[in-house]
Amino acid sequence: MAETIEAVIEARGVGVELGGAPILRAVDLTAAPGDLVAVVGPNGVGKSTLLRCLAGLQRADGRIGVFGRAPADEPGFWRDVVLVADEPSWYPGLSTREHLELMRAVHGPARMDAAAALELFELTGRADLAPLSLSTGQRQRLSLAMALLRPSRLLLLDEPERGLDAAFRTRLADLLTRYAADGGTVVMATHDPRLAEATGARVLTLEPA
Ligand SMILES: Nc1ncnc2c1ncn2[C@@H]1O[C@H](COP(=O)(O)OP(=O)(O)OP(=O)(O)O)[C@@H](O)[C@H]1O
Repeated sequence: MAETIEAVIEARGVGVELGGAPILRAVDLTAAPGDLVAVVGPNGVGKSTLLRCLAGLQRADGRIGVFGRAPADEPGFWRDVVLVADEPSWYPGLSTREHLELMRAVHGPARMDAAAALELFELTGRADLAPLSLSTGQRQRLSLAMALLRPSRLLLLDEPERGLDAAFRTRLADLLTRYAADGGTVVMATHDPRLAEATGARVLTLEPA
């Protein structure tokens, strides 16, 4: 008998109006374990809004299932799902290393320890600095490190390439490819066609509603 593959995301006919204007209209998206999806389109077309819908942060028309449930329907939702969108609020008084240790302490068994994450995201030499003392690209690396350190099954990334140099974009593509190869699912809004290409992501192009 054929193996049944659990849908991670099943979204049908997603529509959103904001301020009386249509933003998304009849958007469909399905994703299975191991899938990478790049959501592309011009500024303002609704890429971030779609990610917010998938995260249960924006109400939408249509049907959205994430792991077979309405997004954010139960407290356990965020055990499986990580959203990296705008820059997070940093904890005053905590260093870069301590932000990673905090993630580990809160989320339990992590994919890697803080030292490994610092190494992987090339922040070892900056570990004792406050995040606000880091450069823009270094802060984005810290956001991604905090996201990838946690155990999860779905990554929702809003322009993860933001602020990253070319070398680190390549590293990011490798990390995301590996995450998917391990059975994780990635949905990322991006303006970098090379990131979509390098990860072999399926492309979902949004058109103005
Ligand atoms: N609260 C709101 N009220 C009215 N319009 C809104 C509201 N929030 C967002 N919008 C509009 O929704 C549209 C979609 O925004 P969104 O951030 O999803 O676009 P995007 O595709 O991610 O853009 P970018 O590539 O610039 O990041 C924009 O035109 C934005 O102005």
